[in-house]
Amino acid sequence: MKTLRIATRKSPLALWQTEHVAARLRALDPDLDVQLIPMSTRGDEVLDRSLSAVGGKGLFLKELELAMLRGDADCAVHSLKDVPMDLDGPFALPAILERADHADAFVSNRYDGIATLPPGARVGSSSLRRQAQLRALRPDLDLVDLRGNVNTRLAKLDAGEYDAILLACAGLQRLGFDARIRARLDAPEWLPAPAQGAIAIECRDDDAATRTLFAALNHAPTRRCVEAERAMNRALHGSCQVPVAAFAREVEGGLHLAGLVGSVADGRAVRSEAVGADGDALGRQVAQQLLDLGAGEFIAGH
Ligand SMILES: NCc1[nH]cc(CCC(=O)O)c1CC(=O)O
Repeated sequence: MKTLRIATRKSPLALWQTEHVAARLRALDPDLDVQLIPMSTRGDEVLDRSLSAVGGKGLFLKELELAMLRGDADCAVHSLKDVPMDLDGPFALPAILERADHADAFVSNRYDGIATLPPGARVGSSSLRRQAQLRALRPDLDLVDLRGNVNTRLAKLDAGEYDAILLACAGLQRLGFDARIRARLDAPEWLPAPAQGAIAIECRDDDAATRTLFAALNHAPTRRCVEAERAMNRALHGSCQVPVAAFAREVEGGLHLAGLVGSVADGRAVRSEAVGADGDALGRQVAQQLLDLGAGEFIAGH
């Protein structure tokens, strides 16, 4: 019997996503022995500082990548939005699963949306992208950093620390918290993180057997869309430090991509969009349009 060892973070959402991938693999090949290797990453351990202050995205991957290099794991499962635009090392993404709900969620025990929050309401979010878009809509709100996994954040809301919090719909739905979504924050008014809602498999570049195994789980339309979003982010030198949002969908003639770069400091934001056949070129085009509209000022400020 062939064994496949999947490295995963230990948060409930990460474990759900990895179990989901394991179940899909077992359905493809009932003889495959799929094992989970739960690991802790620096992104999970450092909870007292904001992610952008600790050093950004690669934090959730490093320990899992080291396990693959040591030969202790064959692959890792990630939320693609937490994966850096350029992988740091000899790794590949052999599969990107069909995207779940891409939208953000407004979660509150008292209010039904951003518009009905009282002046000065306290809103928790760890993401500069969410903070910037909130700032643009409601300059009066008190935006507070909120770290921790999805369950922890909901518990902090319920303890009364916030009037509302913003999370990804996909994470809430996967963990069975659909009922907590008071409003979906969606395009074109509100844009998600590049690749939000998509799960990616990572493995060693030279591991042909694992790459072949996962080819069947790849969802080509999702990959095309998230490649456009990530190409835009890459062209903007995107990182946790700058609020960048992007959403692509398939349309007649290829893909439609909408992008946003914001400023948390003063609520300014620039938006742009385009349609194109090639995701990579489209991403670079929308990035250039954003820069032409002045996005560089927000990016250079960091
Ligand atoms: N940064 C944490 C993270 N990474 C992926 C998701 C949600 C699931 C997804 O985007 O597929 C979340 C939680 C959140 O933003 O609320």
